[in-house]
Amino acid sequence: MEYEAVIGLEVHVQLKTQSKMFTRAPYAYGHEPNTLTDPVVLALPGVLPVMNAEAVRKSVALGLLLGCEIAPVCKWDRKNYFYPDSPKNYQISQFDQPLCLGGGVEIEMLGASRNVMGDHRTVKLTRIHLEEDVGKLTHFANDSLVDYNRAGAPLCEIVSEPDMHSAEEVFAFMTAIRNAIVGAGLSDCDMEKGQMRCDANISVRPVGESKLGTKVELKNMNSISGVRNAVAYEIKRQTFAMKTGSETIVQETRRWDPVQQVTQSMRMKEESHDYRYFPDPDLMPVEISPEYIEAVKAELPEMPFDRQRRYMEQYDLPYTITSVLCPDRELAEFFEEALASTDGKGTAKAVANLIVNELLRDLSAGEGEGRVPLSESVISPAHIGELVRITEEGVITKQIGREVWAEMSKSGLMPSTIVEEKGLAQEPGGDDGLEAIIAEVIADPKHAKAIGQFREGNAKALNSMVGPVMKATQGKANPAEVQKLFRKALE
Ligand SMILES: Nc1ncnc2c1ncn2[C@@H]1O[C@H](COP(=O)(O)OP(=O)(O)OP(=O)(O)O)[C@@H](O)[C@H]1O
Ligand SMILES: [Mg+2]
Ligand SMILES: [Mg+2]
Repeated sequence: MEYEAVIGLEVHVQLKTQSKMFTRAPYAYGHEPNTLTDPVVLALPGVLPVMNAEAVRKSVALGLLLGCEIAPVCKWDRKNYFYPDSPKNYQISQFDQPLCLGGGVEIEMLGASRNVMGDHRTVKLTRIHLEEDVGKLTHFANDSLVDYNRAGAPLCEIVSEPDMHSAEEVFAFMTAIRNAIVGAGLSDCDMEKGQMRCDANISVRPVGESKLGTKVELKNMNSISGVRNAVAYEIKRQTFAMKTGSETIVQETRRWDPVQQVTQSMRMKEESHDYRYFPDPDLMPVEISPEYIEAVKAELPEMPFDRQRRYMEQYDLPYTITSVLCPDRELAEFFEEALASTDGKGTAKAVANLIVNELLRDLSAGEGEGRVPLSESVISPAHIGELVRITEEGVITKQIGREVWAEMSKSGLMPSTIVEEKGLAQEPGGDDGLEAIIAEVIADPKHAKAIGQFREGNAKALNSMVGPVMKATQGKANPAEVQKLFRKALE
């Protein structure tokens, strides 16, 4: 019998706000443990929560980005449980009236090769609700440490329908929402910092069966590829168990062990009624007006795949280049700024090529810690725009362009300044000096064979003679001009 996997994800995303969800305590990463707390976070007696309006606005933005319906009224519920990560023994969340309903995430699967766009489809969402994050526990052999710095941080939970069927789809889904959320400035989605976390629910069933199988929930993946690997492993484990009857799949929570690359049982899954949800009596329901929704909508950025389709159409850029530029809004805007600064004299292709091939290579030259973020790049959009402009205007050749690039990455000087200071501007065509150099190259017996071939009608034979001219002029000659002068001299 053939089996298929069914996967639904719960993705938690911390929203980038100044303060926490229900109090003024700051929300930030990387501080001394337990320094970002206050009586509300610590649930001291007598405190009351006050809702963070910016967190609601960012959640509405997230819902609109992902095509959700925004509920006109949503409310806050207490999710009760006893665990040291929450000092008040409940988490404020949303149970039966979440902020956002439905929606979907456009994903792209791998194409047949690197330069071919893959298939696109939309993965359905169930809901997005807003809640508060809990503290972080670090376990040791005999004891555990607790840090409440992230407790109370605004946290969106994006719940998908059981609408994915492979580890690759899960990878594409995570990538797509991260790109959209980072691009909209709603979160930095750094999984290593816990800003984006994912629980993957997986079941397997015979192909053709419409009823869902018993689901296993996976936790503890701290990168998008970690999620993909964990899901791939779990699909294999469950499929093998179903096919061979080696074990019975039970509803449970399993932990991904990134070192051994296996999932391990953590605990049996509690049913939702164990949480004894009830409306939080300290918080009012939230009403969201159509005007508010329109105002948030007006500020939404273009979605990455929409931008990519536009770049391919408007700028005629190849898929490979757009698939580097478009997922990263900062990079895409860098490109648009550079293109604008060519004053209409540069092509999008030339600008995009410099960014994708030269700039990104330079920035990532120092692996890991040595990587330079785009925001700290010495080379600005204006540098690239000007370099493209003076190259296309014929002030310098492409070869000199490379020299200018190396120089401006070091000094940060503008290309035209470098060209002027170093006297790199191209010799005007038909220059006597150039003709003399060409005559010399022709006279060199080394080139007798190439000249013979050229005279027999092989135009390409000239190519081997262009190099020495470029060398003699230190790259300042225009190769097309050199070819022309050779032809004139030989014909
Ligand atoms: N049989 C199944 N196989 C695969 N995925 C499933 C199955 N049943 C439900 N899911 C998925 O599991 C997820 C359930 O998430 P939800 O937040 O609704 O409940 P929960 O996991 O019980 O709650 P909690 O937030 O406490 O973890 C959804 O993404 C849903 O699509
Ligand atoms: Mg959930
Ligand atoms: Mg869950």
